Amino acid sequence: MANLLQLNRWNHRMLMNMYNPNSNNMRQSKIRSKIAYKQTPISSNSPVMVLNNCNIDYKKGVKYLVDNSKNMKMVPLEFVLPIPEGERPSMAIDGSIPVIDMSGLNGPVVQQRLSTIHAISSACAEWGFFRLEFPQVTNHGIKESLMDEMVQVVEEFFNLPLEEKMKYGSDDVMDPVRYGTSLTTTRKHALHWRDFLRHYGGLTPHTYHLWPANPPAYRDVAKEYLKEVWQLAVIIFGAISEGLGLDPNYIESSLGDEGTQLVISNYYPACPEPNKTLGLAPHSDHGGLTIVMDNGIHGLQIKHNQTWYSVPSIPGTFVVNLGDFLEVLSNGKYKSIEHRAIVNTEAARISIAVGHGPKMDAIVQPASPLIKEKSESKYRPIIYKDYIRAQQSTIKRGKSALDEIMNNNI
Ligand SMILES: O=C(O)CCC(=O)C(=O)O
Ligand SMILES: [Fe+2]
Repeated sequence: MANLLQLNRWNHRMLMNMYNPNSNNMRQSKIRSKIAYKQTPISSNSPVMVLNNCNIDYKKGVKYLVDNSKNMKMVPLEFVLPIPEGERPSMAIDGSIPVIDMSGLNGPVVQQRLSTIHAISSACAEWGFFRLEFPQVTNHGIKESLMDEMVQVVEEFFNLPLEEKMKYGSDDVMDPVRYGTSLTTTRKHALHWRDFLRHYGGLTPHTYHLWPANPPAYRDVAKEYLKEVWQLAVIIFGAISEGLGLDPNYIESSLGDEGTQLVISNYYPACPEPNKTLGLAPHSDHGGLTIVMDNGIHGLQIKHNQTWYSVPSIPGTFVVNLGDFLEVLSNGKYKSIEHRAIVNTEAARISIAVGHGPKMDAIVQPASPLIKEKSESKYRPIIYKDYIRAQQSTIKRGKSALDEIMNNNI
């Protein structure tokens, strides 16, 4: 019963915030400190790859490359990735992916709520991924018009002149605001067909003043969108906590006073040879939950039982990825999902992925109520920011960073 009340309180909070434009998420209201961050510029001695047929510095991004190479018929060699024959993007299947009807969590019927929690728990254990369905569109509290506006300002950002975007260019994964291309680890690797903008949301010490100043509506729209997405994440964290047999606010509290919210907007231009490259290599996300939407062009693929599945793009809806933090917290009961982004010949795809994880100096380890003895823990404890650095700098992909902190791999 206590659990029920708690969840209803969250729902209430979400609804209050939804209808009151002046209200602030409780967490956000705690955040007052304005920390001045120093932006790390892209190092001038970082490798500059000049693409054979276009003579373009790849650091300028794939969009710039495509916009300045009319009638490109082939993918430049630097972007050709060693994709195993059986894993070519076009070979992914359209299978049935778990769908969660969120109205079950909001409703007054206890049985319906419990069966929704059970459905979320099964999806987390078997897939680490689910689509959210909202029979009455407003159920998730995020208006479709706000989702559209967010896609719009992100698109306008990527359409800005290069000099404007490069003001946010950075190679340091810890910089609070970063524009970049490919994977932009400092290691040399084949390039990916993707430009990105990523920055913290409103929960970490406030970085709002560092977000892109252009397009002019960007900051306001992103702030509103990220606030709403955080509230949705809290509801899902609550259901997941309950599904694990934990207190409903266990995961939310384990994020620390100021959990980390990170928004990654990806721009994947149309590509002449989509079977030869990828927008994003196979990876799992480092945080707890990533809530993703796109501009109606599909391109997300997930790996389940060694098979790649195409995720349909349905306007006005979200998909949810479980990240490594939750796999570790659940001591392996739930799985983070390996996923990748493919590209297509027809249209540019924009995806907006919002990750929710613990504060940077949190220790990532299994939830103590889930293990009776230390030896039952399947993962070595690690500081969240060290894990992010390790994951982002590895040239191995898939879930290799997570494998490295599994106890049996020491
Ligand atoms: O483009 C997508 O749908 C996925 C993006 C993604 O996986 C990420 O940004 O981590
Ligand atoms: Fe991802």
